[in-house]
Amino acid sequence: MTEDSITYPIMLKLDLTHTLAVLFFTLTIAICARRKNSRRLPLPPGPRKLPIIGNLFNIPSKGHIWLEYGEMCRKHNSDIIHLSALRNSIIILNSARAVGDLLEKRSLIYSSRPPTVMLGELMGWGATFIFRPYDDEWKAQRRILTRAIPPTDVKRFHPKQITATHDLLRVLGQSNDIMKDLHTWAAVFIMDVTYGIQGEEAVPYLKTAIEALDSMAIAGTPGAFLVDQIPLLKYVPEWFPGAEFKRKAREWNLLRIKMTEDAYRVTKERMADGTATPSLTSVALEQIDLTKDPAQQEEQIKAASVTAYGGGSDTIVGALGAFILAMLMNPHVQTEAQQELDSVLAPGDLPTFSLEPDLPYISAVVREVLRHQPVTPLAFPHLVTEEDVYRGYLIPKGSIVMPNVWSILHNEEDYPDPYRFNPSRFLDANGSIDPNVNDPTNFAFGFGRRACPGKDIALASLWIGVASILTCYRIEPEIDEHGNLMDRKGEWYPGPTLFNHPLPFKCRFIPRSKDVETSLDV
Ligand code: HEM
Repeated sequence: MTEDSITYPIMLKLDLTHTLAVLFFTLTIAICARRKNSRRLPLPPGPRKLPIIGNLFNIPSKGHIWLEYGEMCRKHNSDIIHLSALRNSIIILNSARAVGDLLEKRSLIYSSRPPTVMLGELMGWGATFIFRPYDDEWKAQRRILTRAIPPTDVKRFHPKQITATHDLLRVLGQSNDIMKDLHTWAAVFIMDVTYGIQGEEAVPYLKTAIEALDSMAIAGTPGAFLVDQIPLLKYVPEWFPGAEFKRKAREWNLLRIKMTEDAYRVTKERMADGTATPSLTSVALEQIDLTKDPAQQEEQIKAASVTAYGGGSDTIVGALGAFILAMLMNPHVQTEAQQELDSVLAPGDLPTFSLEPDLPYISAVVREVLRHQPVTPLAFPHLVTEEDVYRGYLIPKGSIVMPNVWSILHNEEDYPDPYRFNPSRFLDANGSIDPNVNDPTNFAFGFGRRACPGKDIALASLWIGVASILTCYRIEPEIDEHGNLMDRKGEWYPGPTLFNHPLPFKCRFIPRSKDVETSLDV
């Protein structure tokens, strides 16, 4: 045996140890350097931060907050800005590019939701998947919904949508409260899909749902309640001066419980006595896996159902309300749409989904409604679960990320003269939908893994609603007590809110022909 042959293995061992040590050392340095580096990277621009409270006083908490965020971005000449408020880091994305790069392409880490004390904890909505973090429970609940309402099979719901829309047409002619009638239309349809509760039977559930969803929209608006910035405030007793939010939270939680339990209980009872019609709830209950915890699965079904109901009623109402107001304000658009309908439909006929390819102007009206007054101008806040770097800026882990859909849909480059209601912007020279114009439905329904699972069903409801109302009625100003036509005007819910919808307004629905009245049997 030579010396070499004895020492070689030891050398090898030493070498290996040495190599590993160097590797470990290098890696540690690299990680530290990256951390140090990323710490040295600048945050995106934004208003100047004060010590401790950061931008607490810059965060808009009143009015149409999407306009203020848009203005901040313009002021800082950036489509991505950063604000901080006590423990929160907030990123506003003000362009389609920034939203696409982060919420779509990096959706693995941009798909959670910020925890909210007021809405999630004190009001109890945190268990429903719309507000849940990106976790297994979110996946389980979302799966329940997408199994019952598969985006690939929306045609299944067309007959229900037609029935609900014809019911709406029958009441619009005598309407005293348009927004209430629209709520009934949306609720009747969504109650049927979600719980199998049909027609007039759905109406008693409506009042609770409207109040619960209004409270959700108010409490869900970032910045609306200080307890979201200072969570310790949640321990303040209700009687304490200034603790009004605690009383509100208690009342709003009761509304949530009522909305969640009442319709669910009815569906279960009907399943037990064999009278249930198929619905999201009944189908999911039938599919319960008895080898796993059935009580937990029931809670998931309840949460998924109330989320579908909640997500799908106010939003469609807001959009159809915006459409009616737009028609009141833009009579020439109504005329153009009605000319198209009259050229395709025989007298007395009502639109069907099969006519969609022949009615591009109607489809353009739907797009313009969703663009001109988007229902969810800030979509819903996302939360980034890992530290990230974008265009040289540090995006801190745990930042709340808000896409400014309003700004995206009102940018002059994609939509010249953006404040004008102009469906023709979506048509090419032949009057067909122009594929080169950015489709607002790619933005109006949110982004990445959290994108709205009800998008297709919502678009179908809106399309048939718009086509049917314009076939039957001319929308004209109301007449005042002196017999004069009132101004063509409407106002929008002033906020603070995440939802953009018109305040109740007056108008008349004037039947366009006797034939249609006969078809509807009114
Ligand atoms: C005009 C109608 C609608 C609009 C504008 C709308 C818009 C949105 C938006 C912006 C989001 C948030 C997406 C994100 O976080 O990026 C969302 C989420 C959601 N929407 Fe809709 N939506 C509509 C109709 C519906 C309908 C009809 C349903 C139910 C059938 C529904 C159910 C949901 C649910 C369950 C979520 C939560 C998704 C999640 O967090 O994973 N929505 N919607």
